[in-house]
Amino acid sequence: MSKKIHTMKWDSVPMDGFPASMMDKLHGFVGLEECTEYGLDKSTKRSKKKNQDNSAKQKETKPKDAKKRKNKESKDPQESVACQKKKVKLSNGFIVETCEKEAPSPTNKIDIDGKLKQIKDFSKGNQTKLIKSKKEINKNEDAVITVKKQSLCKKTKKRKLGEDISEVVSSLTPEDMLSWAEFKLPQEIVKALMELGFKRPTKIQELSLPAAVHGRRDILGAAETGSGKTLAFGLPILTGIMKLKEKAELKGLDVYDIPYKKTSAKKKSKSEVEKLNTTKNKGKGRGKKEKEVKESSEDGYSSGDDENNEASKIGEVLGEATNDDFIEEVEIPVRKREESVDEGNDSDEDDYIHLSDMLDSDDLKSSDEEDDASVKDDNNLDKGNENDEDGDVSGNEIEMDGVDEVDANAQSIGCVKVIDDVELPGNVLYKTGKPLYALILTPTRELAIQISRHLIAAAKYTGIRVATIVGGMAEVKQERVLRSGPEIVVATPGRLWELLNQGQPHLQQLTAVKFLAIDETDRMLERGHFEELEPLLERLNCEESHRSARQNFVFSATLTLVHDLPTHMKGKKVTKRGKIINRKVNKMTSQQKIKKLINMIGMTDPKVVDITTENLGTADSLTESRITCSFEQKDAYLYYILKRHPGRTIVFCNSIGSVKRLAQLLGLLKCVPLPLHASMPQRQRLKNLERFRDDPRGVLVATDVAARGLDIPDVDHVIHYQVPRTAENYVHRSGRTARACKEGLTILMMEPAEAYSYAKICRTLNKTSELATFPVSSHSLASIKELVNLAREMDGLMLKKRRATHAQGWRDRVAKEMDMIVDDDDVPSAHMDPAIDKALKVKKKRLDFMLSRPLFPKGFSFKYPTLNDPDALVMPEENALQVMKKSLETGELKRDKRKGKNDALLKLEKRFKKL
Ligand SMILES: Nc1ncnc2c1ncn2[C@@H]1O[C@H](COP(=O)(O)OP(=O)(O)OP(=O)(O)O)[C@@H](O)[C@H]1O
Repeated sequence: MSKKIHTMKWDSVPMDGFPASMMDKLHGFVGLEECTEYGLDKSTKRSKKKNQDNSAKQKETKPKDAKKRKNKESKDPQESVACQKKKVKLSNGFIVETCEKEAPSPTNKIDIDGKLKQIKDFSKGNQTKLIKSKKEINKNEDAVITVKKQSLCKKTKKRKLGEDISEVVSSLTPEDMLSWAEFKLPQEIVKALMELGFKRPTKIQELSLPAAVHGRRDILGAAETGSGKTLAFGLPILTGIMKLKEKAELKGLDVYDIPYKKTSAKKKSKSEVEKLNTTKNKGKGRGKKEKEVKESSEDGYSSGDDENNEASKIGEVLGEATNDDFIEEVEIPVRKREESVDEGNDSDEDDYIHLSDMLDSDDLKSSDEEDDASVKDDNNLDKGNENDEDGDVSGNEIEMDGVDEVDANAQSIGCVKVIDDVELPGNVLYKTGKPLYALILTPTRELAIQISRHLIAAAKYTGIRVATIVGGMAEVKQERVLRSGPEIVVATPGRLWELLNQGQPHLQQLTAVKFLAIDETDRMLERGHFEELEPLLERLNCEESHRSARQNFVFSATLTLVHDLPTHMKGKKVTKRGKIINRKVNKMTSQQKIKKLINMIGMTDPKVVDITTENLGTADSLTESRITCSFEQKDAYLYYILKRHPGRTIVFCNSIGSVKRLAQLLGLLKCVPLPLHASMPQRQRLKNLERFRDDPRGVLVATDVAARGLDIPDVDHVIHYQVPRTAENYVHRSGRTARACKEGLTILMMEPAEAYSYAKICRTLNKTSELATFPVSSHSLASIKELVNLAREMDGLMLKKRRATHAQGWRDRVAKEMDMIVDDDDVPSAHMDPAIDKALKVKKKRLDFMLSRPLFPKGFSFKYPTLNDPDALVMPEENALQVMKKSLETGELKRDKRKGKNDALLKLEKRFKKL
């Protein structure tokens, strides 16, 4: 800056919502000022000569410029007033106010960095006071956030899955971000959070971050669906990587040798304390000290500054290095990085492909062929439980793509040579000079892509790169991304295992990752679902020093959910010899389940953050209901809900076969369904998800492949077309709506044969009463049934035709191969039956006619069968959630009325008895 700072113009920044009473309490903090005049900087960048040449010109234009600037300055306040006018819903459900202004002004940009730094510096010195003030501010704050859209958002750019998170840029100011100050996150991350409009951490983030960031402890987190668990592990990982990088840079150390996790030292000191205690067994003071350490370890803060004081006290006693910064204090063999390695890697930087590039259509196109090869046999489709990782890649495609991609130099990273198809011993660490810091494992491809995008948005200013390694997409591109050495890999187990075993160099550093996160852990570790996970964990844990230095994160909404024992394991058992024995198998407790997970993953001293309420994983803002009907009527009820209560709806089925049938049927009924299941090509899967996200009345018909983790904004309804097989599935399916404090409705459709599964789910989820019945107009159902039956008949005929065509094709192929001539009269063929085509034509005509008529004539009044409410007036379309809420309210009123009547009767009876 050419101009001296004190000669510049500084204006004070109003601290809205900052209580004046707090000002004097915050030691040394007077207020914030912003520099409002720094426009002359531009000229300093130009060369002196140019300046001289242009000086005359500048003199001429100066008054004009100054006038312009003045105008701009005078305009700004007006603009900022206009900014707060339009209300908009954020992708995460928050209601915000938009600003018409398109791009953030340079003033804003400069201010943001400066103010964030001020807040960071300020927070360092006044940590405890700031926390206090933050809490006060939070109390007074309005929930409405002012947001402005970036010019980018206004362009009609085609968004990809998970991009919603970064599409709206908020106009939160650094002062709004005080809630984050106590976590001491790097300012680059806070800046990204500010842009995302995340004013304060969610509850799970608030409880996990201290222990994870400051305590550097393993975290085992259970919180309701849609509560922000991704960033609860994402933020500590990003912060940890930044700290490690900084430290390695500062000390010229090899990152592999820098321990990050604190528990190893703490554990050591703890065990030492225990040893001392047991040998002396008298020192009461020591016992107290141990208690202090234990208590402090509960809270991450104490693991930060306060705890370190405690820890250092014990360290002094034990003569051990435990201090403020663990990284600095622990003595490790210093190994300087080899220059050649760095040089060799620099060129890879250009090669780096961002995730968004990875999902280009050509990438997905090539993956289609892979998927086609991996499509399961129709006979297997009804199995329902889908492991997404099967049959990902066709060998041909890799070879073909490889011709373009592979060249001798590109195949190597620095001094490390790529070795293909070699099973490498798990405990050998191949250092590439570009360390792999973190691995995040997810059960589905879509979830991996979504998590990557969340992390990329949060890591926007950190320079940390994220790669997604999933099946169903071109392997070659993923290898190229890995060659550039991304710090974080988000993967599904199948493709990761494949690339690891092919000797992919970057992945050979897997054993030494500093951070491991397993999202939807309970699902991932279910026996028989992800066979690659067990060897992967073995590989990750094979070296004790690496295992204990790794920080682990395990998260799920149903982490602590436990099931009843199956009936065959309960009660008494009669042996072959006729002896009756009492079984001693007990139901697993939540604690036991957690312990099992800890052992399987190799965690040490994790902090368990379980904030699942009595709803056991489902959000408080979720309204649950059910419809009981016969198997035959389910389609009619579903169609009724979709037509009468339109909105973004996910219909979950238990099998791929059901999804296909339903998609076909709803297609005939002009509902434009979007199917999603594991045997679809990956490209189609992502496309359908994106189309669903973009259509406020979209209908996604999916298997449980879409049940976990998917964060699609504004899903209004979740319909369980079939009762889910487990309580976990019920929780996760239902969790696709009512996310991030938004409201949502779930309807469970149950036929009599499913009553047992329903009862089991209610029992596992500790439901004290049955789900309330969703009100349906029986009158309107009659015409709908006729319509749906017609569509079903058509569907049956079409299936017959398809099968016949398929059989015909097969017969012709075999005949051709065998050089045979087959007489058509010999084999009866359905597709040749003209009656089918004729019947189809007639039915289609009738269906089209019926569909052209209004289903629910306006103004028609009816009585809800369950409510018996004569005032219920039907509108052609109604909000299902409101209808259900009304039903619940009136239902309760009636119950209260009945109860009131009974009470009055009882009182009367008592009085009569007294008389
Ligand atoms: N601090 C925050 N403030 C506001 N919104 C947030 C915050 N953190 C996360 N979100 C938003 O909340 C939504 C849900 O987050 P996320 O997908 O992490 O939930 P989850 O708990 O992992 O859900 P599930 O259990 O279904 O996987 C996302 O849209 C995310 O952008």
